[in-house]
Amino acid sequence: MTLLEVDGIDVSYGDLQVLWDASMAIEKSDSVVTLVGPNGAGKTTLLRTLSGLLEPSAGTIEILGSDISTRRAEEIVDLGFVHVPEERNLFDEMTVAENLRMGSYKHRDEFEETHAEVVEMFPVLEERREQKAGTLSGGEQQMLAIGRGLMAQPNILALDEPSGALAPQLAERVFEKIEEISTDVTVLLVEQHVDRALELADRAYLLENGRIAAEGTGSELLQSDHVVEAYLRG
Ligand SMILES: Nc1ncnc2c1ncn2[C@@H]1O[C@H](COP(=O)(O)OP(=O)(O)OP(=O)(O)O)[C@@H](O)[C@H]1O
Repeated sequence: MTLLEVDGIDVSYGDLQVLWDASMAIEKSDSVVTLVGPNGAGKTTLLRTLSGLLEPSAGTIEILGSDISTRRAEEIVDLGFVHVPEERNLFDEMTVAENLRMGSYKHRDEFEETHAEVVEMFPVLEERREQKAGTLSGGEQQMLAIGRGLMAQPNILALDEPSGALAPQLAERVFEKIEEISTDVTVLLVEQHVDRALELADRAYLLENGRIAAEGTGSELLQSDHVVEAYLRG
């Protein structure tokens, strides 16, 4: 079953076109789909478009067979696409527990069950449940942002640079958690750590200058001369 299908989208900010004829697909059988590429390639723009925050000027996007190119962000969450942005967007003045509750606003009746699963995966969120989100460490905030995303019971959890700004050891813990999450939920992972992200990926896309420059399995891209030359050497 195809969870997400993007076909030939163009996306612009005013007169500045950022994505050109971009296509990608995510199947239910995929655990991790990775989107890599250099700074400014358009990765975040693609995620924002999938989330309904930007509208493509050409092409189509379908989630579970339903065209979402003109849908509102809220409707896209209802279809199961949940985006954890790079800036995390936590409610800093609210506690960890309150932030998690906000994540489950559509599924209140299943709150207890989902909450139990999320804190089992991230025990620190239970230990810190009464602490204000703004006072957590960077790594803890990232766990909370991911945990809050999971509270919405996604089919696809899109994570934008989850290891960004974290020390290497913490970044590695985040990758381990992503691997764990991906046994239940398909993860769309945007990452600067190209080697680690491709290792995790069933399917991967390389975005360069707003165009899909390569696609394949994670191991195919890891072995591609172009990827090795441009992103993995040195
Ligand atoms: N709100 C905006 N208005 C105008 N231009 C924008 C806006 N947001 C992003 N851009 C431009 O769009 C291009 C793609 O940016 P985007 O953030 O999607 O890239 P990225 O691949 O996610 O980069 P990074 O890895 O640095 O986060 C860049 O040239 C950027 O300057």
